[in-house]
Amino acid sequence: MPLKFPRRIRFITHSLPRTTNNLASFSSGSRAYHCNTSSSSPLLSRIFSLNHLAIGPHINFSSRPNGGEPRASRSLIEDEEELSNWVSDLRPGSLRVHLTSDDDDDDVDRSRGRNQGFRGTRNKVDSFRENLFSDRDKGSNFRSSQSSFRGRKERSLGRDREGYKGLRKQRRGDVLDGESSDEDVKSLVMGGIGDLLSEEDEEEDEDHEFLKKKAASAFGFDKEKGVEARNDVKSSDSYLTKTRFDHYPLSPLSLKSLNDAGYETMTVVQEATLPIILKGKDVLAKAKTGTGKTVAFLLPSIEVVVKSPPTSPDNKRPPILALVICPTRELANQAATEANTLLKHHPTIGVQVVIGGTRLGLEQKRMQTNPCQILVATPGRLKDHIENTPGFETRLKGVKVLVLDEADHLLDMGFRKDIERILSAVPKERQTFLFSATVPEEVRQMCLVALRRDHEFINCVHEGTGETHQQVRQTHMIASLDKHFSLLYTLLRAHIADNVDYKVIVFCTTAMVTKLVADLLGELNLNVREIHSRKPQSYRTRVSNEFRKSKGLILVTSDVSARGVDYPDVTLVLQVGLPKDREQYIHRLGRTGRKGKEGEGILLLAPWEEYFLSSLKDLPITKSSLPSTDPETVKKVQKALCHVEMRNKEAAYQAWLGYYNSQKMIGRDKERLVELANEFSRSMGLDNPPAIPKLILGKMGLKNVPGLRAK
Ligand SMILES: Nc1ncnc2c1ncn2[C@@H]1O[C@H](COP(=O)(O)OP(=O)(O)OP(=O)(O)O)[C@@H](O)[C@H]1O
Repeated sequence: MPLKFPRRIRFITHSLPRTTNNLASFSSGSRAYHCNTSSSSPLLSRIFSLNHLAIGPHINFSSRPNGGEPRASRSLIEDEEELSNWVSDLRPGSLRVHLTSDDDDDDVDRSRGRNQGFRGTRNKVDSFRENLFSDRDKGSNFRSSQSSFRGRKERSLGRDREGYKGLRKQRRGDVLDGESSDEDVKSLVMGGIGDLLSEEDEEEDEDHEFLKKKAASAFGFDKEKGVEARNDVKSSDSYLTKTRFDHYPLSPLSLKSLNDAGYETMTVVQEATLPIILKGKDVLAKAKTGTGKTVAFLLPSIEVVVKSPPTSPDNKRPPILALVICPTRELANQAATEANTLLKHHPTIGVQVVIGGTRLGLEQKRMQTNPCQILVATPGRLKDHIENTPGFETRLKGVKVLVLDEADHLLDMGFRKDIERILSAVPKERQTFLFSATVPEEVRQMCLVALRRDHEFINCVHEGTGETHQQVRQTHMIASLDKHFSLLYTLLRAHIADNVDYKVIVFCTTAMVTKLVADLLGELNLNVREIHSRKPQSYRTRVSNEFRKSKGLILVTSDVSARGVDYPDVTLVLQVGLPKDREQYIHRLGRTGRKGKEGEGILLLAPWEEYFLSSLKDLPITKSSLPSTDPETVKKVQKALCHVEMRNKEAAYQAWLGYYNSQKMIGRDKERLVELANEFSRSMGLDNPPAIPKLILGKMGLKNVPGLRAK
């Protein structure tokens, strides 16, 4: 099997490789290749798990342009169907590790002769690849089939790293086939590799010396001499670095604004990305929550605007030079606020926000009367403007910098089509940054369409430290549903008693469950606010601002507050019920422990949700015993539940059912799902589960399931 490596890979980290026992190993015979990626200094594990064969936190990889015909308008959703077909076509065992760059034929080839099975697969990958990705530079920027294949293979080989374990499988399952089990999907995707991985462990020690030498020579560095250490991405738990902003050639007015904001030295992600971005590179950056990603992308974007020639005041459609896309309205507002902080001493540069939930006409007017150079937007509303605001698309033709913030969430939220539309509206000649605390496979795919081929992946999440903060104590509790409300109340009361300046976020599974919990806690006389998608935007913004500034407050919220929202000094994040996935757990938890501060996270699950913990295995989360809830408390909670409006309970029941129905592990057994939903109904104090409109039951695929009441 030919094993080939791209030639232009740069080692940036200082931390490669320290130990040997984590190294990937090759073996002969049918077991082609193995990466054990579990801890601190994996070498090839890094290579294979990062998007571009990343070998350190920061890597540059270029591959030869492919002359294939681009299909600019192809949708990623259709592409996923194609991926599904492609995967279904694969017979287990047909997939073999093959890392190659087309121009690297003379590179490492340890196992020639074992690649026959792969050839056919590779052709499929080639054709899949050609179909999959639209071309940004018309013929010159079309990534090679190998990088696409690498992505899939990395997903498999690197799954122990970056927390891909359970989640990867789950996500693949969602994308590929609603009925497939996770294991089915894994075995399909991994083909022969999966089998090999499990067999390789005992050969690891024997092979790693060989492997290290191979890898060292293949990547052009000598382990004795060490690696080139250009950008030292330090452990992300040291929040600030010693590097001052004035170390870099930033405009004096930006430096003045930074100084006024109290930003003296850079955070880890800022230090790691700024020099690369200032060089004009596209960047994919992964950094833990609350570590200053917003400034990391805004500051260089502002510098691009500063360096652009001023627009004539006569220009009726002045260009938008920097476009920032955020998945939620809260995040967009927050990014614009941060931009204004950084623009304090740039009187000629303006920033505006366009977000859903506000009147399009008002935004149109505002943009017309006071055109800005920096626009922060949510994808849906931006697409609306592209399609409905005269001259807006012309203004977008001036975009020099495009930022996709919380890139994975943009995809999660079903914004693919909108993003595609946006990408087609901005110039191909631009700089693009993708920032996120988690970088799942979907983001890697998006990189292929949105970033230039030679972009750099800057990973500030140090190997072995996990994606969450060490200073945030994480625990989980398992209790039957009927105890959840009392437990929640008990936990909150205990936390309030221990923390005078408490500031708690309670995450619930859906908007209507959020409403129910907020109502209940309000009835229990706790100081509560709620934010979810059913609330008007003006209300959400007001509550968000209030919570940002407050202490002694509990925010009950759905996932609209899970990502990016910067509430300082949150003392506790309490997640009730199953988070949507591992990433969402991490992002929600990331609302506490920001800027290096301490924090606490509690995940409260029912026994049948316990399986979710396997996707958090690599995180420092421990089991906690249940606090005792005295009968008085239970009574009090039950009484409070009686005061919660019936229609809120009905809505919560229906939403609960919908949410868990969409959770593969739970939703696949409909009868069991309904049993659990009815348990939830009883936990709200209802003797009978609320009736649900037949139409909705039909849509949920729950018609005639015993235990449900239809109306
Ligand atoms: N260099 C700096 N020095 C001090 N504070 C900073 C610096 N850069 C950013 N901050 C502050 O750090 C906080 C967290 O920043 P930010 O919200 O950008 O984090 P994030 O990495 O985007 O988090 P998330 O992943 O949750 O979105 C903000 O209050 C921001 O103002």
